[in-house]
Amino acid sequence: MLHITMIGSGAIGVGVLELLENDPQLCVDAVIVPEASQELVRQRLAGFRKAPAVLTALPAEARPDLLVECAGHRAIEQHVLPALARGIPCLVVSVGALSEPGLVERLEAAAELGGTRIELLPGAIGGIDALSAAKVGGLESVLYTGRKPARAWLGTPGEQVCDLEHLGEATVIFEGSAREAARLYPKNANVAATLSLAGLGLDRTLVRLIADPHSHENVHQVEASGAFGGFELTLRGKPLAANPKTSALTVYSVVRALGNHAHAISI
Ligand SMILES: NC(=O)C1=CN([C@@H]2O[C@H](COP(=O)(O)OP(=O)(O)OC[C@H]3O[C@@H](n4cnc5c(N)ncnc54)[C@H](O)[C@@H]3O)[C@@H](O)[C@H]2O)C=CC1
Ligand SMILES: O=C([O-])CC(=O)C(=O)O
Repeated sequence: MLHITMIGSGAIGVGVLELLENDPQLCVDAVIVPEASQELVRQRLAGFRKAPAVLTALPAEARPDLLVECAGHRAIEQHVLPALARGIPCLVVSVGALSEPGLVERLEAAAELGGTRIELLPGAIGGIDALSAAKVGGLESVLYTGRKPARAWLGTPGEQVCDLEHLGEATVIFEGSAREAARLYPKNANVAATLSLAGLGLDRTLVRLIADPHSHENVHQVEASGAFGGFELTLRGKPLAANPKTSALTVYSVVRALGNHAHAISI
């Protein structure tokens, strides 16, 4: 039985807890959320058969087998870095946070200090295995296109490009490097950052973001070419009802990764 502590308990976290409730090999003993969310999270988890403890930080004596982050960029700084330094292996979904200059190096240093590892989860995107294998032989180009319902871009600089509430047709709201995409669209930067880290890096991975009033899905497209040949991927992700900016596949990606740590065969 693997004992897990989870950081965050929002759309992804609760989805993961629901799917793990009946897994005899995995147990989420505790969730860590900010003080201000404690009451809401306790209410959310009240219906669970084995409700995890709700904490604000990892206790000094705690030694979970795994720490899984499903919380947000600040949680990496607050919880993941110190846990790595204490030797606790961490799984991370807020991969967009790693676009911040120096954070990858700090995570590597903390993991080295603790003699442990950090695993970046594919989340809402697929094909990361192929892309990172292709990198070994040499990649020439990677283009990522992210298409979401127009309203999913509210509260982003996309608001200055077009009238998102009254959009008639699909509109490109951003074209540039993954680094620039992460700076301007930090809450939508996870897929672009994951593709960059697996492939050509933040400066050479090209990103195009589209607001589409006719779309009800988060559509992720990747075109890559290199010494291996080429691949094109279209992933039409269904949004989670609890947070339409997040694709349901992200929840399944966390459950898969945790299962791979617990089960005899990993795939
Ligand atoms: N890699 C990928 O493909 C994807 C990654 N994500 C990322 O996953 C994260 C979670 O997404 P959702 O569950 O949809 O968000 P959400 O907003 O529904 O839930 C976030 C949860 O984290 C907690 N939280 C916030 N700041 C925290 C902190 N500093 N320490 C501990 N807990 C904290 C909140 O109280 C809440 O329980 C976000 O950072 C999002 O960007 C989301 C979708 C895809
Ligand atoms: O589709 C999703 O779940 C989220 C997404 O685009 C991102 O964070 O890059």
